Amino acid sequence: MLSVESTVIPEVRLITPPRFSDNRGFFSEVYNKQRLADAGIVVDFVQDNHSRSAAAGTVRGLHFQAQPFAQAKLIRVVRGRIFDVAVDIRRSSPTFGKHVSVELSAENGRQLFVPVGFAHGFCTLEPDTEIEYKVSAYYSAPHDCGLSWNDPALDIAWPVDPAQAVLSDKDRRQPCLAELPEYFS
Ligand SMILES: Cc1cn([C@H]2C[C@H](O)[C@@H](COP(=O)(O)OP(=O)(O)O[C@H]3O[C@@H](C)C(=O)[C@@H](O)[C@H]3O)O2)c(=O)[nH]c1=O
Repeated sequence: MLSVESTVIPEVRLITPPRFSDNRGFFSEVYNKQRLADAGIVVDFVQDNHSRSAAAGTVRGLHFQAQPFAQAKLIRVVRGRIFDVAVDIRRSSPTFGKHVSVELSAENGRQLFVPVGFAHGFCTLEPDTEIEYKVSAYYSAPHDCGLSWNDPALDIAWPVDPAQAVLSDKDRRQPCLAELPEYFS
């Protein structure tokens, strides 16, 4: 049975597809549109992304796309482990500025569903970590936006020393929550 659990922010869901193990290894349906719809997740995914991070302690995020290219995301790890984070940036949400963090790994097979209106990011917990994720809108560079990963106001317990974290130049200069325009009401 597909397991779909709510998190501390109910719209962010933790999904664990069943694995069928035998003498060869396992088989798993990692995405089944109908089963997700049965669990209330009705999303038209249009693009699959794959990223590899060489070092443990690599941080990507926090990212989101502005409308009309806002994306829901379904994230999973195919190699290694990540500390995965979704921050609510919907201004009128009772959980605005709050976040969910979970460990996703190739071993635990868990997936995080991140709806539109959230900034997403992760920190790799092992070298050579690869993630694959589905998104519900096409990439649009002009709509690509970010939030500072280590803004103290977010109070995220990142499992990396900020001085050691491997980041893109872009992610070193993202705005903090207080500076963020209202992208999502
Ligand atoms: C995200 C993305 C990037 N790119 C290009 C732009 C750039 O040249 C290169 C690397 O882009 P970035 O540095 O933004 O890659 P990255 O930091 O891995 O961005 C990703 O981070 C995680 C946390 C997310 O949630 C994703 O939605 C996405 O924003 O890839 C695409 O062509 N299509 C895409 O969908």
